[in-house]
Amino acid sequence: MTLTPPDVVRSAYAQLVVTDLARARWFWVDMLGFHLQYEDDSLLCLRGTDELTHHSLVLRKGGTAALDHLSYRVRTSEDVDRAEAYFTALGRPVRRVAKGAGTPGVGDAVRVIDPLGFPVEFFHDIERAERLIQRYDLRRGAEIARLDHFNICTPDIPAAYAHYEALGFGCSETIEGDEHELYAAWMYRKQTVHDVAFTGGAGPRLHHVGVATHESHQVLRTADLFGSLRQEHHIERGPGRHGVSNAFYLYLRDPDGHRVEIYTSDYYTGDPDHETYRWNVHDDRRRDFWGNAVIESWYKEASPVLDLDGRPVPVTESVLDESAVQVGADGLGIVEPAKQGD
Ligand SMILES: O=S(=O)(O)c1ccc(O)c(O)c1
Ligand SMILES: [Ca+2]
Ligand SMILES: [Fe+2]
Repeated sequence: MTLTPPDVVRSAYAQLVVTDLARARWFWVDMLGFHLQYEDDSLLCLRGTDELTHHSLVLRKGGTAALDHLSYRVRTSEDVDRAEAYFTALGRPVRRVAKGAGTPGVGDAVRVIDPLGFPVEFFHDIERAERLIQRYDLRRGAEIARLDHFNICTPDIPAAYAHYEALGFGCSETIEGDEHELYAAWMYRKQTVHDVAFTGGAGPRLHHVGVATHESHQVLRTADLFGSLRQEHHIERGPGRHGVSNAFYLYLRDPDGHRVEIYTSDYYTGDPDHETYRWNVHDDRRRDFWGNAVIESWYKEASPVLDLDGRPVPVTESVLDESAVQVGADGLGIVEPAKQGD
């Protein structure tokens, strides 16, 4: 019996657990410029200047910083049922979350632990929000426009690729070894470079949430804002130009260590015959087009994830380690990576 996957429209929101809601509010609202759509003493629902639905980021107060769940919007409410049937047939943990019982603003949803171990929600109905696209008077800080993508750490990149390919995601770019072993992949449903990408490493862990600005000067201004306020320790990597995606980027760590990428100017991928662009792991322009090194914490550190009952999901160590490949720009380690299956 062929399983019909849900029709995923886009990566829609990430729900993060933060230990200090006030500090998180400062980082994500005051500094990054997310708009507050909903707030109570344990939860903030945030959205970017362009976003017309209730939120694209949810911060929930809790004891340990973690990813509560990733969430994809599906095309119809029938696709929520399809998601439930699809992951049930895969033998995965599945839980229906009725409107009002889950995240504020979100309608009937299903939450699963996917084959990679990640807590993932699929929903269709979500409250619409006031159009702020041209309220320039309300813009602040980095002036974040919208959520762009999730990047997840997983030990088996080919398995991640196969799972998302089965969900109908296209592949825009990869990083591959000389024998075409897969180190990283960028996959999409919306017509840009990615909704989700995979970084090799112990997982399941959340590597980062990618949020988009309209202009590269807003990426630069973000770095200047943190520098001006003596908060430069939140800057982890960049500003720079990516090889993969061609986007201009800056990586920050929030007060709990959650990584966020400020990202702009990637490209269109919507034609049916769009071809995957493949980078070699020895090309030191792949992650920074100007050949700047990738700081080791970027490869090694990430946020733990929770199961459907809020317990941390144990991680499995990685099969391949890109940072162990001797690449001029990275300069991390000189040991050749263990070949897959060693
Ligand atoms: O560093 S990479 O050029 O591989 C890269 C490309 C796009 C992204 O969104 C990212 O986080 C990292
Ligand atoms: Ca720094
Ligand atoms: Fe990214």
